[in-house]
Amino acid sequence: MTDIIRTRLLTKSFQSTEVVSQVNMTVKRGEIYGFLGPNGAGKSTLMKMLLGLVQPTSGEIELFGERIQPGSIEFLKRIGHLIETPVFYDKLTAEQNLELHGEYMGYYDKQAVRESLQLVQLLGVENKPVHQFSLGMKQRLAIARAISTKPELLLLDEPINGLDPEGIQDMRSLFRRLRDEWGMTILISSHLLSEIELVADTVGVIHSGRLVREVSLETVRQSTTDYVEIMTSNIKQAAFVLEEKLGARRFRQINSNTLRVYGTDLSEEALSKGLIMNDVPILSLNRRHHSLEEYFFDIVKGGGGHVASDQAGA
Ligand SMILES: Nc1ncnc2c1ncn2[C@@H]1O[C@H](COP(=O)(O)OP(=O)(O)OP(=O)(O)O)[C@@H](O)[C@H]1O
Repeated sequence: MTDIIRTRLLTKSFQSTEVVSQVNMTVKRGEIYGFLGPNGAGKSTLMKMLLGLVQPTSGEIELFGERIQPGSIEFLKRIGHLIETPVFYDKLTAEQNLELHGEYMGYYDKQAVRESLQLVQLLGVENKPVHQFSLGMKQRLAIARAISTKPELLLLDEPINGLDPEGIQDMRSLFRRLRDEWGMTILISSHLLSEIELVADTVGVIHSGRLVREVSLETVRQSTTDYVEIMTSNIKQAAFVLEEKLGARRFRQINSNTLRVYGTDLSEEALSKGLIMNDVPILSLNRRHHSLEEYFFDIVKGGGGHVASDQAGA
C-alpha cells in the first residue's frame, strides 16, 4: 500500500518551545488514521504543517509520494480539510457556499456539490442562507465542503465537535463510506479515544508534541487480553499459590492487595477454589477485559499524560 502522508523528524517550535517534536508519521492510502492526543498535544499544528499553513522549523513532509517544498501549493487541490472553526459566507445559501469553494479550488462540479450535501444530510436545506444554520449544521456543511472537490486526502481536526450523538453516528458511517466507496484517505484528530476507535484503522498517539505510538487497531485488539483480577489481604501467599500450585505463569501485582492473572485457562471458580484451599483470603475475584482505553492510557502514562476517555460513550 502506498503512503499518502510521511513525515520525517517533523518539528515546530514557537518562541523556542517545541510543540511538535521529531514526528515520523505514516498514513497509508485508503485508511482512516485516528490522531489521538490531549488538548495542546500538537495535533492542529501538525495538520496545519501538512497544509502549508504553518512552516515547519525542521524536518520533512511527503504527500502523495512527493516531498513538499516551501511555497508549493499544487498538492492542495488533492486535499480536503476541516481545521478550526469553519467560516462561511453567511448570507449565501449552503449550496452557493459549496459552489464558490469549487470555483476557488478549480473543481466545479454541481453534481459533486449536491452529492456532498446529500451525504451529510443537508439536501433539503441547501437553499437556506447559512446564518440560519445551527452549529451542528455548519459542522456538517464544513465536512460537505471538504469532500465536495472529491479529494484523495481528507484532514479533519476534531470534526465531531458540535454534533449530537445521532450526528456523530452519521459522521462515522460517512467516514467509512468515503474510505470504502470513494477510496479516500482520512486523518481525523480527536482527544477522545471513543470517537476514533470505532472508525480508525490506525491510531497515532501524540503527547507533548511527540508521536509516542503508531499502531493498527487490529493489532491492539489482538493484544488486549482478558485477565482475572484478585484482591486479597495476603498477596505474598496468593502469588506463591498461583505460581506453585495453580500453574499460573503470567501475573502482575497492581498494588498491595491486588493481582492480575493473564492468559490463564482456569475459570474464576477454579482459581478461587484453589486459592481458598491454600489459605489465601479472597476479598474479590473478577474476570476483566484490558480495554483499548487502558492500552492507550498506559502508553501516555509514562509521560504523565492523559488520553481522555469519553464516559458518556458518545
Ligand atoms: N501560533 C502559535 N503561537 C504560539 N504557540 C502556539 C501557536 N499555535 C499553537 N501553539 C501552542 O502549541 C501547542 C500545541 O497546540 P495545538 O493546537 O497544535 O494542539 P492540539 O493538540 O491541536 O490541541 P487542541 O485540541 O487543544 O487544539 C499548544 O501549547 C499551543 O498553545
